[in-house]
Amino acid sequence: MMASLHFGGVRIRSYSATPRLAHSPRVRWLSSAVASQSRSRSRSLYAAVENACKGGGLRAERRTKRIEAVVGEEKKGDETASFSCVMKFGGSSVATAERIREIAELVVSFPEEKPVVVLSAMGKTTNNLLLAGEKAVSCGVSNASEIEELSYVKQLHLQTVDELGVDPSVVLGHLQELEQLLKGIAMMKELTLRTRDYLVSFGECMSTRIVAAYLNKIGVKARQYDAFDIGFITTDDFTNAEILEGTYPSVAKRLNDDWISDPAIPIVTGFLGKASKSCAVTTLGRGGSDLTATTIGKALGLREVQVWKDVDGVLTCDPSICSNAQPVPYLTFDEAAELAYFGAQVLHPQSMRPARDGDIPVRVKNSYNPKAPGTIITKARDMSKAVLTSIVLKQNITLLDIVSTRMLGQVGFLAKVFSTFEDLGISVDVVATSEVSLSLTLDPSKFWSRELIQQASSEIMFFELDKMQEELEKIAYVNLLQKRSIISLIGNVQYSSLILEKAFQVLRTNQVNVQMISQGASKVNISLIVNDSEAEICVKALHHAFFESGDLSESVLEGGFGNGAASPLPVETSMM
Ligand SMILES: Nc1ncnc2c1ncn2[C@@H]1O[C@H](COP(=O)(O)OP(=O)(O)O)[C@@H](O)[C@H]1O
Ligand SMILES: N[C@@H](CC(=O)OP(=O)(O)O)C(=O)O
Repeated sequence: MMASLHFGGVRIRSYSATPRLAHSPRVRWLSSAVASQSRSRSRSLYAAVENACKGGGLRAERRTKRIEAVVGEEKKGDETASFSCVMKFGGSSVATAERIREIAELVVSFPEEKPVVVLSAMGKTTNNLLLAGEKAVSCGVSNASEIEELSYVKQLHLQTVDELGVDPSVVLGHLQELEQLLKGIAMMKELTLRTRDYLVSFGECMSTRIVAAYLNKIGVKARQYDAFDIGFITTDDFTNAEILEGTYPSVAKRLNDDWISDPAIPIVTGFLGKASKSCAVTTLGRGGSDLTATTIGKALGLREVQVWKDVDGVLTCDPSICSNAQPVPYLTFDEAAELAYFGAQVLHPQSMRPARDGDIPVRVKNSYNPKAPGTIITKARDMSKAVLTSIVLKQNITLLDIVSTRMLGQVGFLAKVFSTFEDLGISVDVVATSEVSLSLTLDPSKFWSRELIQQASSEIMFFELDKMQEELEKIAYVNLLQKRSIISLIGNVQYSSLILEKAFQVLRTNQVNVQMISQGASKVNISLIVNDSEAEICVKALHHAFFESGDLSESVLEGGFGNGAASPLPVETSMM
């Protein structure tokens, strides 16, 4: 039986192949990839079509006779790679061999796509590498090889290559080097931020090599890339590096040129970069693979960036706090950025910036449930009926009350306070001012990379807070309040009266006093500060009131609750 396929004027004939095989997602995808190539470049893809059919069960000795790809019509002059989208898979999506098989199937099941794939480290590898590094500092060189987390990482990667049937050599070199590195840390008895970044980079370097090898094994031509080798240039701020502008043209050139000379799906390490000054490996902050994905999206001017997670999109609340959290179908870049910045783990805080700059839609999808529509994040959406989009909780923050030692109207007071933060490199989240006093919350992401190592982190944090307090006390009375939470109500601030009325009703019912409120600068966020001990109860109650009770029906909105689009004046920030 003969089946033939047509893609963009290109005919792919599969002599004797069964229609089931000819129409399998893998063969269809490869066929479409052939369609975009000139005759000379179609050869390697043709080989991949062959392999895919082989994987589909055809007998080896007959396969070359059975399948023939005929490029009937070349796309003349089309020398650009024209990738269509980025598909980013997070740690949970590549946690096991089984999950890798599933995402490989996802990659090939969109025949019309020509994706760039971005991957995080497998499962909890990054956490394990960080813990292994911390243990290495004090365990002694002779014990470094026995660190439990190292054994876990080794076993996970070796078992995965074994189960996928790929050559273990794709990770063996990295695993040996990782052990050497831990011995080096043990010998030096110190783990600098620079070494820490190098240490965690092994996670992404290994996951991408495994997935690329597996795709090649099943007949889908793929090429592994370390982001630090293809132009991801960053600042030298280890553990939280920023991507520099030069990254965009370099990455685009490298990926396009490689595709043109030898087409293969790029499999790129998320999270990693190369420091512009020291040339060492950097990381983009925890969860930084989302940022890698949107950076590539902007660099290549793609149609869409897909971030595949383990949830049905961005939800109305962290599902570990509210089990009834629902997917949010549409978000703007501003809403998503605010939500991520104020603590929703689902997206990296900086990841919306390249997407917004390049106007590239970001789709958040569930790799465990690909049929779910997910969340689509774009520049604008219809906000007329949108009240509250999501509730976000950021815990364990520090609240500072700063009162000027000189009474009333001291010129330059705010400037002095903020220059102290600048000098100490501390960033601030929420601010509220009166004439002589200032309340603000400090950004815990500054201490983020240390969160795993509780003991060490609290020591470093207290040291830094002490230094800051000492400086501020030169000009002000300072009251440092710890164990506070920011509850961020992300939504349409045009309905701020409605949101606040409802929120305060809920908080009063739960006998919670809000210690600070801020709204104004952001048009999508109202922040409330409460005690850590009350925060989860508040979030649950707010979620129930806004999303589960059905009270905020459209008829309420039509009753004229909006603050009026004609006068979007910032509501003054106030202390309570
Ligand atoms: N508002 C929210 N919407 C969706 N997920 C959230 C939200 N807040 C917290 N999360 C958590 O974020 C997780 C997904 O983010 P992350 O672990 O970074 O994914 P990945 O590693 O797959 O990229 C979810 O499993 C969920 O527990
Ligand atoms: N592996 C890194 C980077 C990352 O983006 O991971 P994930 O996509 O699993 O959140 C981390 O754990 O921070």
